[in-house]
Amino acid sequence: MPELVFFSGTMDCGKSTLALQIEHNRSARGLQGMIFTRDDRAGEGRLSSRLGLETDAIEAHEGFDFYAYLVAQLSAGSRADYVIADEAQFLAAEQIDQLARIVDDLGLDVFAFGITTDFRSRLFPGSQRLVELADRIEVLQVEALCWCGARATHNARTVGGRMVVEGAQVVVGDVHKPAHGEGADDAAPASEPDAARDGTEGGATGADGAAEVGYEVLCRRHHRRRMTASAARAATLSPEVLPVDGAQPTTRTRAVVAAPANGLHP
Ligand SMILES: Nc1ncnc2c1ncn2[C@@H]1O[C@H](COP(=O)(O)OP(=O)(O)O)[C@@H](O)[C@H]1O
Ligand SMILES: Cc1cn([C@H]2C[C@H](O)[C@@H](COP(=O)(O)O)O2)c(=O)[nH]c1=O
Repeated sequence: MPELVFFSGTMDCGKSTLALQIEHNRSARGLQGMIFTRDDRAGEGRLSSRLGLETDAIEAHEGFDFYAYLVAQLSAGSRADYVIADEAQFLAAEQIDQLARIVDDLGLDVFAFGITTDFRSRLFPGSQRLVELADRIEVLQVEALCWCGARATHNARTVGGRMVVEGAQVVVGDVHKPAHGEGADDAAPASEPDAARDGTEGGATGADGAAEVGYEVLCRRHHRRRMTASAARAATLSPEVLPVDGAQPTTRTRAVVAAPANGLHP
């Protein structure tokens, strides 16, 4: 039975790599896929993985009709044995309905890949519809990790190095690239930095002086506390701890202040 499968996870957990592997294995057996994406970091009409692999893809713009496109292609004599849709979180709900119709009416497997929630922990419309319609939801096996070592389940957005919780839902960008094992505040420039600048208080800036937008994957605990790797490091090192009867903070009081209220986990 053909299926609509939603491969979901955080940013940087290997979704695009898996999409490329599925494409590779099937095309190696003579099958023909139709590959779609939207707003990949590598540019229009590309599906790219951080492992360095890339392939051509059909850019599914706003208003693009997947079902009509497949029907037109098949009617014109093109072959399609399966469909891959990367960055599916960016698709509209009706486009996900079209993907489901491709499964039901054209009998093709559809493999959709996308992050489930945005930087505010809210479902993207495309992901919400996939959760509603998919025959199967697969969570990627390779765990993306929070800086604390726990499984990363949430995506944080940073502007100028600081985590923000307001701004446009869609801002194409990348996760931080820590240098030499240290969390770096600077991130790859995003394509619409103005849209997400709300809430910035300074920090890393790009060549044009604009605050740079980046992403970092976190566990829920640290997403809730807005504690990115650099914020955690700053809290641990900061001499600006709560004053205790005007006394200078000791190493011990610093450590206590850096710990969370429940004292269990940094
Ligand atoms: N230099 C590297 N060596 C090994 N694995 C890497 C390297 N760089 C990235 N990866 C792997 O690639 C994954 C990101 O793959 P990608 O398909 O781009 O993710 P996604 O599409 O989910 O954002 C990382 O979680 C990591 O497992
Ligand atoms: C959390 C979040 C992410 N995005 C963007 C950033 C990237 O361009 C993609 C995710 O790509 P990946 O291959 O899964 O790393 O989504 C966004 O626009 N808004 C967000 O809230």
